[in-house]
Amino acid sequence: MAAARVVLPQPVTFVTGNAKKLEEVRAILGQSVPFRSIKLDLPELQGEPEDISKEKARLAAKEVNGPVLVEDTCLCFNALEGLPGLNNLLMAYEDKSAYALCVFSLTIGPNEEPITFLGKTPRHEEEFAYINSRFDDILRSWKEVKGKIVSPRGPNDFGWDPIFEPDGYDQTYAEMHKEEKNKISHRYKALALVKSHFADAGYTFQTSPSNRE
Ligand SMILES: O=P(O)(O)OP(=O)(O)OP(=O)(O)OC[C@H]1O[C@@H](n2cnc3c(O)ncnc32)[C@H](O)[C@@H]1O
Ligand SMILES: [Mg+2]
Repeated sequence: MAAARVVLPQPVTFVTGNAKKLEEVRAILGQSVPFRSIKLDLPELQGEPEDISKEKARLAAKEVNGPVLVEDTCLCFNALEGLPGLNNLLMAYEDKSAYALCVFSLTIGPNEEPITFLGKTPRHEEEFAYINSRFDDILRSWKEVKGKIVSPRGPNDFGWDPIFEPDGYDQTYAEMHKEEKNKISHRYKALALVKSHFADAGYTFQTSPSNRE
């Protein structure tokens, strides 16, 4: 459903301290969502991924005093019932399956409620009901990226890319060409939701957007 047109006072600020993540978000969003980026020292939050993401967006929007986008990513291990974990710990388990998931939250201003984009499909009816009962503004229609944990292969310049081999591929994320990772990744899937939200909402900007930091 298309929302009413909203004029944003400034381009969206993507808040991250991770240069590799920023590179991918730039490549995936292209010109579809005008944004700039900054690093902010925000407190480490605890809780459910959706709660953490929303709270991060609220805190960031207060600091920036404008629209912000934040992202959190996690590599979750099925052997640990979806908990993010250390690769070494996983070695004790036979089940090396894992999934990468990405949560974005967008808030259009410091006094606005964040909208969360969850690159994850609830696993059970109960989980679905739980998420629905707590959040009425979560956009979720994509699945997380399933895969398995392997011994490291490929360049070691971005987090757990060398140890994550997505299902259906014989390369780890690190071994893939960047463009290929960006076409299938958890980040790509979650950003597809962000992009379609932007297209539907038809946001316009008061000041001319700049893509620089
Ligand atoms: O400032 P923020 O945006 O929070 O950046 P961060 O580095 O803290 O990033 P996250 O909390 O989202 O990610 C947790 C860890 O997962 C790593 N990570 C995130 N996305 C990844 C990806 O696509 N491939 C490999 N590792 C990734 C990242 O380097 C961190 O070590
Ligand atoms: Mg972080």
